[in-house]
Amino acid sequence: MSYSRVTKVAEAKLPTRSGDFRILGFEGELAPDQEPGPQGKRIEEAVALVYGDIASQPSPILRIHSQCLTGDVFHSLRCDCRQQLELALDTIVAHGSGLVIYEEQEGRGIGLMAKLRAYELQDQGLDTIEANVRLGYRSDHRDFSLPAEILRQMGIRSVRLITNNPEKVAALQAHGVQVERLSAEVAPTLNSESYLQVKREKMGHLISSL
Ligand SMILES: Nc1nc2c(ncn2[C@@H]2O[C@H](COP(=O)(O)OP(=O)(O)OP(=O)(O)O)[C@@H](O)[C@H]2O)c(=O)[nH]1
Ligand SMILES: [Zn+2]
Repeated sequence: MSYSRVTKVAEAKLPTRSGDFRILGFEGELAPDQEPGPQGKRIEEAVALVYGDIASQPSPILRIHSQCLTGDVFHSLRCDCRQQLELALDTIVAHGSGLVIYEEQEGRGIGLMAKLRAYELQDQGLDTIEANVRLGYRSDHRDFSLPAEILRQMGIRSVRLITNNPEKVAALQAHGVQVERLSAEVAPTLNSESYLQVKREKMGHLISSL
């Protein structure tokens, strides 16, 4: 994905349970020659939650987190998103600095309603990838070029990335960012175990504790 402009539109304090962050709002407008993703948006939004003095860090801790309404807001046990977000915030605060880029790629980019339809199919026995394919989507529609551009604008060229997903690492590296991976493994719940198994077996996620 390429953007004709990526703009920081706001910056404010954001005290959280984990600690006192700053929240930066970004808008990325797709370049005219770019087809929008399944959600059809031409302007994509992302926020960066920044803790401490990241500018003095040669390689700040980073989590790129894709929106998951069901997990992040309602603490759904179908997935590990909420636990990973808490892990990231707590790791950053314990370390003294770092950032989370939270992008609106709900359902790995297919959008909330499509993700719920995929959940419906998973309730009937399909796995997370089969459900996407049955609905006419790829397993993952995300493109991490907006977070990469945000990092560039913030002057960050090297990161310690909290993730189990090798494609996220490769995507940032393709944008010229140096990446060291920090594990984002969290304890599986009864409901998330089979989902995590599919992520490991079919999507190559680096998960050892199943
Ligand atoms: N389409 C679809 N999206 C899902 C499903 N479960 C979770 N998601 C979305 O998946 C995204 C998170 O991606 P994950 O594959 O869990 O993890 P990741 O971000 O690739 O990798 P990590 O950095 O290790 O967390 C969020 O946008 C969720 O809304 C599902 O069953 N179907
Ligand atoms: Zn989730």
